[in-house]
Amino acid sequence: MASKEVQGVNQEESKRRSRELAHEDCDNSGSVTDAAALSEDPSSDSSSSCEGAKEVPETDSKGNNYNNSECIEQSSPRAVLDLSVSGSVDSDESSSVEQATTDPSRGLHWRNLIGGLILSRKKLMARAVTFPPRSKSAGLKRYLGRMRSSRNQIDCSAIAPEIFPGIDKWRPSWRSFDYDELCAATDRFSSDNLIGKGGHAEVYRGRLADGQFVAVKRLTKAGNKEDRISDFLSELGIIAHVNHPNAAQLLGFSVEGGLHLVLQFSPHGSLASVLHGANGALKWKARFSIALGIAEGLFYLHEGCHRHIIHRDIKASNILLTEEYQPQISDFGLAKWLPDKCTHQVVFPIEGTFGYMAPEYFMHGIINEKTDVFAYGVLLLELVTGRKAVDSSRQSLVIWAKPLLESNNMKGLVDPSLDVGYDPEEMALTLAVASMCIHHSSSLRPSMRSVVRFLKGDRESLELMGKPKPTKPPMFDSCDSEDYTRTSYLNDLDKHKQLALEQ
Ligand SMILES: Nc1ncnc2c1ncn2[C@@H]1O[C@H](COP(=O)(O)OP(=O)(O)OP(=O)(O)O)[C@@H](O)[C@H]1O
Repeated sequence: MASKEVQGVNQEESKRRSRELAHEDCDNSGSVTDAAALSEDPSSDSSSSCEGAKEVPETDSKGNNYNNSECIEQSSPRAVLDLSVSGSVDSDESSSVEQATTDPSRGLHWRNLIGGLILSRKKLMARAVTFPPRSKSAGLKRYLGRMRSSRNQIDCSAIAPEIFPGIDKWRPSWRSFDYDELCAATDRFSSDNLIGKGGHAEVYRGRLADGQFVAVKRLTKAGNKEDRISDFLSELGIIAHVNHPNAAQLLGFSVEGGLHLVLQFSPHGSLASVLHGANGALKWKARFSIALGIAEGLFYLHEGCHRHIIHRDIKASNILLTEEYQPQISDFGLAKWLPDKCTHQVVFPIEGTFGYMAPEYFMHGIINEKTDVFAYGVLLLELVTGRKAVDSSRQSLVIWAKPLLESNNMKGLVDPSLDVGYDPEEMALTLAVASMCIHHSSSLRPSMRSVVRFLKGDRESLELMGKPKPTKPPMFDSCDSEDYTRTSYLNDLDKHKQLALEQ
């Protein structure tokens, strides 16, 4: 489950700001710059764009599909599973679900850019983001009832089409687990096997009868049972949908004796424990490869999988490492389906982790795929600097790094434990990409498609994007021209920090 360190950041205030922002958007809907062209691959329309351009199919060795034309507008998994409850489930109230709404009449605010960064003009209008009404035809109980219907082997194919409409022939690679099987695997959930404890779950190492190592994630979130069930089904629905080498792999689930996800075991644990743990510094080569792997995983979530997904809680402790130190994005507890015909959604409550949250999200609850891009930029800074996104004195890495990025001070940024053991070109490229990703204006952040290309050294794509030199982040060239200045951004961050501390 995703961390929910920042909840309900003054919701009334946030709603008011969102309304104001949306009105601003409306006023400016006709004033469109080439921000999208700058921040996106020029050969394609942004997924933030409402124009829904078709793209040329292109699939790489990891199965990343470069063609997003099949994307179907869908509600978030919570909405898909936001069903009225009746019968044996404890309460008759339907589960609470984050509402994602925008006003159809409002346009997206695009800020003007100056200087040589302007490439072309492009008209973009935000489209309505309407989520389907809640289904009254089925309930959480029905899902759980079916899940429980056979103690050992549940027919996953029976429930899957309702969770994943559109997938006709479903052959899940996961299965239901018997509770006794999980008890045997984890030595009755013994504390010796406890390998992780987040805000919402405990994770146990286990070994199945066939010798396979697994991680058993048991939901521990306190509070409303229906919310817990809804969260569980939401996470299950998303993670079962995902199939990529850089995303955690689901092996199954169990709804007996609690709510459990059974995942492939990651022997090195999370990137946070490896990067900030006591086991010595990660070499640059490994860090760069991890950066690329996470980018590929996010690109897949945003554009490659059948239904596109915003993760919403990208952070070092949610990146698992395989035996070969390949990163896998995990914890889909906050993830949402990404509808293809909208530029953004507004969600409440605002949930995430301080230090990784994009300004438009923590101030206004606005999310789109660029929310993940911002968090990815923070992760890049962590990989380069070896510092945590938020240090022990609650100092934000972004605030610390910005002046150094601005003055192009690579030496001041690079983790001292790396010494000179890094490729300066890769480092410069990584810093340049990090700078773009943490841009305060979401429309000026690159897509993950572009990030993958950058990190793979596609210089042509860098140039087409109007990027001057890898060592000179473009964000600061354009910053002063925007109404939302760096100073306001830092002020907002500061305010956000205060709010987070007050929780
Ligand atoms: N498949 C796995 N293999 C090994 N370790 C894992 C695995 N899954 C999770 N962990 C460990 O357990 C920790 C907590 O897992 P997870 O983030 O899924 O729980 P959570 O309660 O949702 O956390 P959060 O506080 O972010 O909401 C991870 O940071 C990681 O160290």
